Amino acid sequence: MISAVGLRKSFGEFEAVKGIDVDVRRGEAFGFLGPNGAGKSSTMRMIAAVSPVGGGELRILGMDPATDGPAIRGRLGVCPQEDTLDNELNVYDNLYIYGRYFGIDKATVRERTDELLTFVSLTEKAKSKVEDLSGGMKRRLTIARSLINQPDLLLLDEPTTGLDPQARHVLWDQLFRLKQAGVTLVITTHYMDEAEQLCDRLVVMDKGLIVAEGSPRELIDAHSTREVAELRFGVGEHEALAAKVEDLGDRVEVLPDRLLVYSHDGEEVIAKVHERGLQPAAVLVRRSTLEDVFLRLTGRTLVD
Ligand SMILES: Nc1ncnc2c1ncn2[C@@H]1O[C@H](COP(=O)(O)OP(=O)(O)OP(=O)(O)O)[C@@H](O)[C@H]1O
Repeated sequence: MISAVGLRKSFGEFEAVKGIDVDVRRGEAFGFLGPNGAGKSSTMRMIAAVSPVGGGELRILGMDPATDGPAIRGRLGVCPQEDTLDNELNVYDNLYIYGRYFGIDKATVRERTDELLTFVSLTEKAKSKVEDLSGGMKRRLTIARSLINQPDLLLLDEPTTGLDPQARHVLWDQLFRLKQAGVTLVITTHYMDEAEQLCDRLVVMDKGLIVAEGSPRELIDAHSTREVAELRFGVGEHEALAAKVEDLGDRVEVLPDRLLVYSHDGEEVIAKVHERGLQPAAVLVRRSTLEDVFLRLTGRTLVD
């Protein structure tokens, strides 16, 4: 569906994307995970054929965005980071008029609009103004709109940023159903839980480069341990205490508000911490996540 080799993008002197290789297969949910400024949106805009390729090679659905932009855009669905809904129009017309803009005949657009409103559970809001919708409803309407041309490939730039947890889960459920229906999804996100929930495969991006690639499970297995013990001591104590626990696991990370001890058995780490007479204010044992992978690879957290 997408093949990129040595893909680059610069803005003046600044290199936002520094030569990345990406291969997205039909039917998968593929993620670009990385913090703000990693180059995810710049990559996505090149894939959407709305921003010229700065260097390297890019093929979308077998086509070249430099020469086949309109054909590519006609077969993609794009859900941009910012909602670009028309506030002057009601919910129904946002879909209907967008469909007509694609040149789809009236009867077909009406049929698809009804289907999509059902799919995103907005049928009862058909006559409502866009400005009266909640953030989650607006996102769902944006996704519905991006599906009006029945795309094979749907690009979603930070689909759940700014939504509350419940609205995020509703959206994940809908994206999951789209994937089951055979739509290839490409998602950028800085939420590691979103990447873990939705993506079959992903690349971890940082400062314009891909630093790791694989399924969430593969990435965690390759770059982290099974469990993590989180130890919270007093403010400013973590750096000094790291030396006292570093032999308890495979490695220790020092964050401003906690120590992370990586091992196969977090409870055992906690027991030994107490045996040593150390008294953390709070402890937590959890499974490793993609956040740990990112921390391992870059020394920083995903959301600063
Ligand atoms: N049109 C532009 N002109 C100049 N610099 C830009 C432009 N677009 C992006 N950049 C810069 O390129 C870098 C990568 O931005 P990009 O939006 O691709 O990152 P991102 O990973 O998608 O992060 P975000 O989640 O904040 O969008 C950033 O430092 C950004 O400031």
